Amino acid sequence: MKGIFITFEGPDGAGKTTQLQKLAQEITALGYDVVVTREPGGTSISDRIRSIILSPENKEMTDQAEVLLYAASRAQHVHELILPAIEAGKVVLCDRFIDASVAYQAYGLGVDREMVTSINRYASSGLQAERTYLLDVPVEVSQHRLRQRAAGTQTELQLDRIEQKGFEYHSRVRDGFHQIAAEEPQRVKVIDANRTEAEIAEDILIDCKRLLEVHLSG
Ligand SMILES: Nc1ncnc2c1ncn2[C@@H]1O[C@H](COP(=O)(O)OP(=O)(O)O)[C@@H](O)[C@H]1O
Ligand SMILES: Cc1cn([C@H]2C[C@H](O)[C@@H](COP(=O)(O)OP(=O)(O)O)O2)c(=O)[nH]c1=O
Repeated sequence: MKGIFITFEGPDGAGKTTQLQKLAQEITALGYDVVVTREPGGTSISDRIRSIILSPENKEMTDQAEVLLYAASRAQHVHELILPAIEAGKVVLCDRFIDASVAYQAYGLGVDREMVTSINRYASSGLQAERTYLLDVPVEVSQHRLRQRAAGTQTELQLDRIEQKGFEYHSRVRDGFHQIAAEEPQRVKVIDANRTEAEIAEDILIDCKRLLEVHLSG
């Protein structure tokens, strides 16, 4: 039996990492073989590209370079880690994937959406998630959570290059995610993430258990 690929999307600070970890624990306890990974990152090469993309020092990065670096990081991640894990029957939970490039680079930056999609189709050899949990929160809430996460560390310095962009940019990103969800309602489940961690986790677990049962029986 082949594995399955599930992604988490949403604005920075929506609670993706928190929910992904919770789901991983729950379904591991149910006996599934789970791999947790993230983008940009997941492999040594991809992590090195991540640090170039997110470094607050790289303010001169062009939009073209940004699109291609995310795609390059993804190409390595898909072929080195994700596809072999799916082939080995694992449940792969990934923090962000191509939807993030569409939302952030196409809707956020204004890069042509078809261009972003076709570059990423090549990078991923057409891989798509079977289920995507879109954690949806108003921009004010996600930005507040980000500030809270940074507090007590090195304050603002802890925000990466993308997180430091303004309110308007993050509003366009949120609109982009809504557009993707409207186009693909079967794959993308919009989760109201402006609730307690436990409430959000319960919704995701119910859906994911059903998905895994159908997948195993099919
Ligand atoms: N449902 C929630 N309600 C309030 N705070 C939350 C919730 N989920 C996560 N957080 C907090 O918000 C911050 C961002 O969460 P995180 O999971 O890192 O988000 P993301 O991975 O989407 O950037 C963290 O400090 C986390 O503890
Ligand atoms: C995968 C991906 C991420 N990003 C951005 C979203 C985030 O601001 C940043 C890093 O992602 P991530 O580490 O998931 O940030 P967070 O956990 O704070 O949500 O990269 C893109 O702009 N395009 C992409 O294709």
